[in-house]
Amino acid sequence: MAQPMIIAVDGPAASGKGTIARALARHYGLPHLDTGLLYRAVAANVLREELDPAVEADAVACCDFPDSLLDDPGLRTDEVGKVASIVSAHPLVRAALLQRQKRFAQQPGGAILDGRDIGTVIAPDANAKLFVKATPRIRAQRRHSELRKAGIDVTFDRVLADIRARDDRDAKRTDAPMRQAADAALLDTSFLSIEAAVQRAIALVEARIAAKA
Ligand SMILES: Nc1ncnc2c1ncn2[C@@H]1O[C@H](COP(=O)(O)OP(=O)(O)OP(=O)(O)O)[C@@H](O)[C@H]1O
Ligand SMILES: Nc1ccn([C@@H]2O[C@H](COP(=O)(O)O)[C@@H](O)[C@H]2O)c(=O)n1
Repeated sequence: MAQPMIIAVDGPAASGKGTIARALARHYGLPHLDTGLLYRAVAANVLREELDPAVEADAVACCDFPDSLLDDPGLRTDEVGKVASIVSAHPLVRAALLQRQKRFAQQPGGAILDGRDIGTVIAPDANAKLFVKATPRIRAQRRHSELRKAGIDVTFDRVLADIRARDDRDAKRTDAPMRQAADAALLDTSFLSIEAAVQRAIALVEARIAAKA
């Protein structure tokens, strides 16, 4: 690769952005950070300490954690995801996690990050930006089957309601709301297989890089 490349991948819950970001990381040989895990780590600490996620000071007190916590499979539960979307609305929580993400994005060899505000706040100068979307029902079907496979008994309607509530919180918060950056390419995965979505993502990244060369 001629130059270090930063790729920003944003989108709502279960749109497939993590799957695509991991595949792009493999394809380009770049390190990848799932930034949702940072907010999930704060949420897990809040839950463990029995604090109130809606209270900014409680959430801020939980922002100091080692990178090793990000490997904890306990961060991936739906309950932690829900609390993550509450703590992530606090400006002081976002500020506490900002430099960690910017450092990752700016490492010398390049990087891929996925989240909600990568193209808008964390890496506004990224070489390529994708905003990955899918309809709420399709995202809920994906998440439902993922949870069922993991042995978690939850109804489709519950999963759909959680997805809609999370979208609403993430898009309506005042600080760094989830939105497509003006220069991001839109990738709708609703009717694409994983393989087709990844191929499309690679084509979009290549087109962005060629356009900027
Ligand atoms: N194009 C696709 N077709 C079918 N299933 C998909 C597709 N993309 C991803 N999935 C599946 O949907 C689920 C959610 O995907 P993924 O974890 O990549 O989403 P995400 O946007 O990163 O979610 P979150 O923000 O909640 O972490 C996974 O089980 C994944 O295998
Ligand atoms: N850049 C980001 C990434 C995530 N969040 C918040 O964390 C929640 C969990 O994220 P997942 O990607 O693991 O689902 C998410 O709902 C957001 O509230 C964020 O604000 N910014």
